[in-house]
Amino acid sequence: MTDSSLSVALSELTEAQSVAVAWRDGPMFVLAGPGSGKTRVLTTRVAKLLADTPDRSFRVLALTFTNKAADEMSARVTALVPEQERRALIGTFHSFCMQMLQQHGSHIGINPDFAIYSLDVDRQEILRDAIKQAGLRPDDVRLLSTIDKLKSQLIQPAGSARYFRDPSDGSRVEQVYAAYEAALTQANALDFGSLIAQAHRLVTAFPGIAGRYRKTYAYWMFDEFQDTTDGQYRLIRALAGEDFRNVFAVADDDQIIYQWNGASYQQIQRFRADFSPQELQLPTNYRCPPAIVSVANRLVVHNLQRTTAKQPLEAGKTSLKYPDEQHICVLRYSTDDVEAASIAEGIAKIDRAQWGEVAVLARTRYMLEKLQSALTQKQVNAVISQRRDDFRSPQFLWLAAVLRQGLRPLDRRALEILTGAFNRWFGTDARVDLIVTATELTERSLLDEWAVAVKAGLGDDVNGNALVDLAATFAKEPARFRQFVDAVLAMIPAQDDEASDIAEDRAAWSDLVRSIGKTIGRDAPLEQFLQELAIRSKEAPVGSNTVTLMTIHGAKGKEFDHVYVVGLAEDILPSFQSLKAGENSAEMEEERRNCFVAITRAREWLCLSYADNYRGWNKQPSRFLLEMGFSLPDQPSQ
Ligand SMILES: Nc1ncnc2c1ncn2[C@@H]1O[C@H](COP(=O)(O)OP(=O)(O)OP(=O)(O)O)[C@@H](O)[C@H]1O
Repeated sequence: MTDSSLSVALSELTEAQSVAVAWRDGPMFVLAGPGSGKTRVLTTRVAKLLADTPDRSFRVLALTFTNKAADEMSARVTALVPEQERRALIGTFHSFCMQMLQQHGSHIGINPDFAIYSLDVDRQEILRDAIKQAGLRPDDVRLLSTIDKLKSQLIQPAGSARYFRDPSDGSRVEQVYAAYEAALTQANALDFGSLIAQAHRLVTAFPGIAGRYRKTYAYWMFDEFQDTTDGQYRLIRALAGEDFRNVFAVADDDQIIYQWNGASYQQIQRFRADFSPQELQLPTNYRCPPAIVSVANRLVVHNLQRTTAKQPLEAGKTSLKYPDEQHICVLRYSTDDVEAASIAEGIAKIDRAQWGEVAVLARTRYMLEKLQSALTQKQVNAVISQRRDDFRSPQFLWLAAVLRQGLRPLDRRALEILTGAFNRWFGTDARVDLIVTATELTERSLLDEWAVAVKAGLGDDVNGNALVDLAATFAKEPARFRQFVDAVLAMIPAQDDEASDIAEDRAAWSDLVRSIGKTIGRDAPLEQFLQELAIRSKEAPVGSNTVTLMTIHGAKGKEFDHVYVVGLAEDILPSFQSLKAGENSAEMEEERRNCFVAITRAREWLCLSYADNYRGWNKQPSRFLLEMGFSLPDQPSQ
């Protein structure tokens, strides 16, 4: 596309969207409902800022919630202003902090080739060792989630005891937290929480670095601002200092659904208080048919914690596939099993070519698993789509662990993973403890010693031996890792079954390599490749004829032609915990927002369902159905 693509994109904006896109200097807060074109506004604004300043060297920073969303935004900006796209840094908070620490982390003792521990098992392992070495209680490993909470509020180990009512609890946590951080430092590793916390530490300790960022990135944009955590917000504040004003945040206070993770209406209020932004509302919804817009409005007005002057959603979609009365249905069933079977039967009747445009959303994973087996019985392809922190097949687990071992020859955790994966793949029985002991005697590297151990069990297996040789060659020249990867990929058996772990991992791998290549270039060194790999989900892209099953949290920012929301019963949506917290509790309001997010994913058709009985317990229909104004069926349909 060319410069005229931007003109076309600009001409397609509504008046309100155009005002947001044309906003130049100063703080702006765009309060926008679901389907109001937030993504369109952000990408067009990035493109316009760049196109308007072709001879300027400043860059634009745009942060969003997931790497997928960032990839999509990047692709759209590239299409609009191909020659200027390199002046945009589009990523997530975590990827932005990762880059900041690669470039400047050495000021606070972080080497740029740090490892990222994204897996809880790895983190527990490191904590277990740290606890052992410090002579603390082995069961203190369960304090990891407490440590995460402290870290998300940017509380450092020293002095963390004072945040606990019981001084002995506090001092125990402080010791464990300190031991954990020391172990991470020793391993030159960071976890997700550290990325934000250390970036914050960096810019507060070295304000000059924050100043450089303000100069380089003259305009900042934040998508999904409602889900910013306390730590992320404080990082923005520290980076902005007292004078930086070009902050443009897009948010919907009716879509705060990550409260458990630190998101809060408070962050929106803090932004208003700290930056005094100009405010703009985008209430027109271009995604959903009017009937859905109207029930969404009826539902969300029951929440009190939202912007007082928030305008209700307006229906802006003009071309509709079905007559108005057929855009929503409400179904009642006798049990969860019958609900799953009947919804699956309904989906099986939809033309197979459209299955990729069908989503089933649920509050928890339990109903999704039921749906998946019901759909499988009807021969409908369906996947539970959710973030995956690691590969599943031994082949790809081995490949990733060998890369990690090549970069960090002393990394014992990498040795454990590659040994276990290879044993599963080839039926060998190499033992990590024996390999480690052998290295002490022979002074060979862990990987070389693993090769000796595993070859003894491989016999004349040609593929197995060839892979071991490839790994040994790679370990001598880790910089040539791309050749190693290509050679291994060629030896991983192809699979006919698309749902097999190997086929899914292969699809995920090629998607990851493409996305990482776009972010850091195709010649980036191994350490950067592994850092990018660590922060990304290893989930395979959903196939085109496949129904997507996801939790409501996972569906944020997505849209589908046909949306089924199942399990609309008290105790489920709203959850048991929110019922316990009470009618007007923050928890209940969050559940209502969950329901609001779920129903506003539908482009054409919405089916809401509930059963009288889940897991053997009788349940009442969800209060949200009544709040939306539905009259409920007298009898279950089956
Ligand atoms: N001006 C417009 N005219 C017609 N359609 C539009 C317009 N703006 C956005 N849309 C369409 O509305 C839908 C929603 O847009 P988008 O994905 O940007 O929404 P969003 O505001 O990010 O939603 P959510 O908050 O639910 O993630 C898309 O299909 C988009 O193409």
